[in-house]
Formats: sequence, structure tokens, C-alpha cells
Amino acid sequence: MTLTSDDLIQIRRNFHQIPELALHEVQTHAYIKEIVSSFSQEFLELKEIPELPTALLVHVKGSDPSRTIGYRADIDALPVTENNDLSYVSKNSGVMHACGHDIHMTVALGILNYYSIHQPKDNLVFFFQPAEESESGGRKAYDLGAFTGIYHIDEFYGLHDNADLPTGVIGCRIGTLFAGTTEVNVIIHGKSGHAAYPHEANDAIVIAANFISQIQTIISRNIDPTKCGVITFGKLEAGSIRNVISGTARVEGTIRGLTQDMIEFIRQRIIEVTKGLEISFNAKIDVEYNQGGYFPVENNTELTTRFINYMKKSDAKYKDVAPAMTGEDFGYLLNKIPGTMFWLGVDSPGSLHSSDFLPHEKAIDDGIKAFTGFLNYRMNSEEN
Ligand SMILES: CC(=O)N[C@@H](CCC[C@H](N)C(=O)O)C(=O)O
Repeated sequence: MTLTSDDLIQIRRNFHQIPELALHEVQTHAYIKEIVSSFSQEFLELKEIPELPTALLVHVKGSDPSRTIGYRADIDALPVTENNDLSYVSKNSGVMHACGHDIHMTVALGILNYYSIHQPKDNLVFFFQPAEESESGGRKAYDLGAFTGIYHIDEFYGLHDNADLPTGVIGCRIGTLFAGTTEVNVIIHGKSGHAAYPHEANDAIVIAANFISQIQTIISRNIDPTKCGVITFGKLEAGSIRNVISGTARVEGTIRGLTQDMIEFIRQRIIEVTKGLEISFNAKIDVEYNQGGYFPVENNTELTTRFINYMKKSDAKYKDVAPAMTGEDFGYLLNKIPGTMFWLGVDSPGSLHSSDFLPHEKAIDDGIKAFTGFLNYRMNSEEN
């Protein structure tokens, strides 16, 4: 059966209603399987990864393969409360597809649907990946041998939707597309006490406030302004009531750089600034880092040149873009397997990760058309 544009929009809306957090994508995984199972199975083979139970691999057998081409779509959502007035608003309270992974899955299913009917020349592997926002689902799958065993992937592709690009525009660049990231958790140990006797306590909230503002000087004063670095603390937890001085505070954030060296430099400076704060506030501050698989997303020169040249001469709408400070654990996969990541414009009024992120659904058809066009060219052109 061929999925129509209306079918695809309905599928995307169904995904949108059942967003699930990293490694808990149980309903989403079941729905992907249900849809794939409704396709002609002649060329398809489904494979689960028992240690990563919400992942799904779908192999499409090529007619005369000279390579295996991977395509990855991430499937997890974010702990964001949706603020859109939609008939298909998220049904899972406090969880939302605020990064557009519902679009990513639908585009992947559209491409897969096409190749379930039109047998590709090369083998294709579709990877429906859990845990992109955290928990490194891509790295987990790679480390479990998902792409180096029976489905040995030679080149890997994936897209991310882009709120700022016009609907359907493909954006790409050779080299670094996205930053590398490191999650940072900071635990501040002060001393609790009565609000009236600050001199007898050690206020962890005051220390946290100083920590946050001093750490930001790493970006403004320590790094070359022509290079890129970001530190964002998106979560701060401390205190229980207005008249008790909090003895502890916890701050969670993310460090970003376009090179691994920049990330290492920021990590080191955070440790140094923290040591100074420990002395000046007479407090203990623990700093924990977790990079997971969120390496800078490096697009392979040869494959990406071919991808961009195709997009420029096809009837796709194409734009060269600057690197972005978003992160992606596709960076881990591209560190192991050559490939290309690209943007798909969805022209949303709200930014990625916001409660009013609202992609234009027309981008689904545009993304499917652009990428199947590229794959047909990649597999069948004499030039390749
Ligand atoms: C495209 C996108 O928004 N990706 C996420 C990746 C998260 C990386 C990691 N959990 C971190 O926060 O450092 C992003 O926030 O850029």
C-alpha cells in the first residue's frame, strides 16, 4: 500500500499525541512496527535490539547491492508541556514532541514506504532510534553492534527539522553541522538554617547564583569571540520554603562547542572556577560530566559534497547553512560511519524545544521527495 500525504499527516499527528521520554518509547515503537507491518513485506526484514527494546531496524533488500545505506530517525520526546491549541495535542501530560521527532519518524516511514514498493538497488537500513535527547540511543545501538553485524552500514544519513528555515528547505554544509555537547550536573553542599540567621548557615542558593553568573564569564571572557561555545543551565533545584536557608542546590546544564577541544577547555575552566568558589564560599561543590555520544556532528566531505550537489541541481529547495549549537548523538554515529546530516525546514513560530513548537506538516512530503530523489540518484547514477 502507498501512503498518501493525508495518511502521512495522520501518522504524524498520531505520533504527536503519544510523546514518550528517552528509553520509554514503548507505544511509539509499537506504532512504528504496526505501520511498517502494513507495508508490503517482500523486500523488508524487521530486527529488534533486545538490549535496546524501543529501537527498531528495518532492512530493505537491494536488487543489486554495492553498499548498505543507513537512514536514522529519532523517536523520543521532551519533558515540555505543550502550549499549542490543536485537535491532536499531546495526550501525555508534561511530555511533548517539541523537537519534531514526530516529523522525523513520519519522513522515515514515507521513505521506507516508497522503497517497500520500489525495490532499491542498494540495501537500505532504517534505524528508528530511541533516546536522542538524552541517554545516547545512537551510541548504545552502535556499541551493541547494530550497524557492524549482519546490517553493516557503509554510509549513514539523518535529518533534523529546523524551525527557522522555510518549509521544505534542505539545509546542509560540509564539515561540522552541529556542536558537540556535554551534560553537566553541579551539586552544591552548603549548610541549612533559619532565614533570620544567615551567618550561622551557608546559603546554597546564594552559592548557586554566584556559580551560574561566574561560569557565564567563561564564555564572555575566556574563549576567543570568533570561536563558538555555549553553557546553558536549564534546571536549578534548591530550597523548600521561603524562611529556611537551603543547605543544598543542584544545577543541571549543557556545555557546547563546535570542536571537542572547545568542550574540553570549557569543562576544565568550570572545574577551575568551581575550586575558587569552594574557597570563597567555604562550601563543597561537586561537578559531574557526561558526554555520552554527543560528539560534534561532522559531515563527511565526499558524501556530503555529492548530497549538496544533488540537492542544488534537483528541484528541492536547498540552502547552505552555518554550523548550529544544537547537539545530536548522530555525531557519534558519524564519528564511526561516514555520512551526512541535514536540516529540513519546518518554519515553526516557536523554536525547537519550546512549548509552542509547531512544524508545518507540508515539510513531510518535501523531505520524503528530496531524500528519495537523492537516494535514487546515489544508487543508480553512473557518476557514483
Ligand atoms: C537537536 C537537539 O535539540 N538536540 C539536543 C541534544 C541533547 C544533548 C544532551 N542531552 C545535552 O543536553 O547536552 C540538544 O539539546 O541540542
